[in-house]
Amino acid sequence: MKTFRSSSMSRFTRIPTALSNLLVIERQRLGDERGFFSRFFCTEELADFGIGRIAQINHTMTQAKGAIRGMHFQRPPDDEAKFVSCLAGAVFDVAVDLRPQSSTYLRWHGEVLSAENARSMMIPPSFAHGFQTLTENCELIYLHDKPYAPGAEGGVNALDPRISIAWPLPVAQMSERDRNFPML
Ligand SMILES: Cc1cn([C@H]2C[C@H](O)[C@@H](COP(=O)(O)OP(=O)(O)O[C@H]3O[C@@H](C)C(=O)[C@@H](O)[C@H]3O)O2)c(=O)[nH]c1=O
Repeated sequence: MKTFRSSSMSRFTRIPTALSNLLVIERQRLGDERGFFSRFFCTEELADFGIGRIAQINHTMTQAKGAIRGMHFQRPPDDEAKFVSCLAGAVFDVAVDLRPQSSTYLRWHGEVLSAENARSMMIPPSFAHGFQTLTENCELIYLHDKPYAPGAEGGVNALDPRISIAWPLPVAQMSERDRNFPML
């Protein structure tokens, strides 16, 4: 059994999805009368799950319920793994498999991430990522293993009928850039 320097037990539960290497990670909470303690990320433990180093941490807030951000990716060699978590509110978080050789090419997986459920998505390189807010004032934290590379940015349209993501709410808001991503 693998041991970890700081603790003999993992603080993360790995939940596989139907898309290979795309994982849902549940961050365990150690609760007491004050609230809880929770390890948010661990390079050593999560290296096995797909992210070995953190190049940047980004934070977003989305005010409107029903807003969509995405679906974004960076092209090789800047394609990145992301560890996405929701620290306020709740979102329907979605990853689309863009690996041409994959048996699940263009399939998507959606997962509710919320401040309450302490779930994160571990998104491998060559997936597009986006989300729809299920509440107002949603705050997300992204850990990336590669730096931001504006010239390498790409997107697929969140409303592309070929991908057919089942967004749970009517679309309340999208950026102009996201609305203009081409359909496949
Ligand atoms: C993504 C990014 C944007 N920016 C700048 C560009 C722009 O002026 C402003 C807003 O950028 P965007 O409209 O692309 O922000 P946003 O739509 O929130 O982009 C994010 O969407 C989700 C779904 C993801 O998966 C993230 O990786 C990221 O792509 O922030 C950075 O400086 N660094 C970054 O890493």
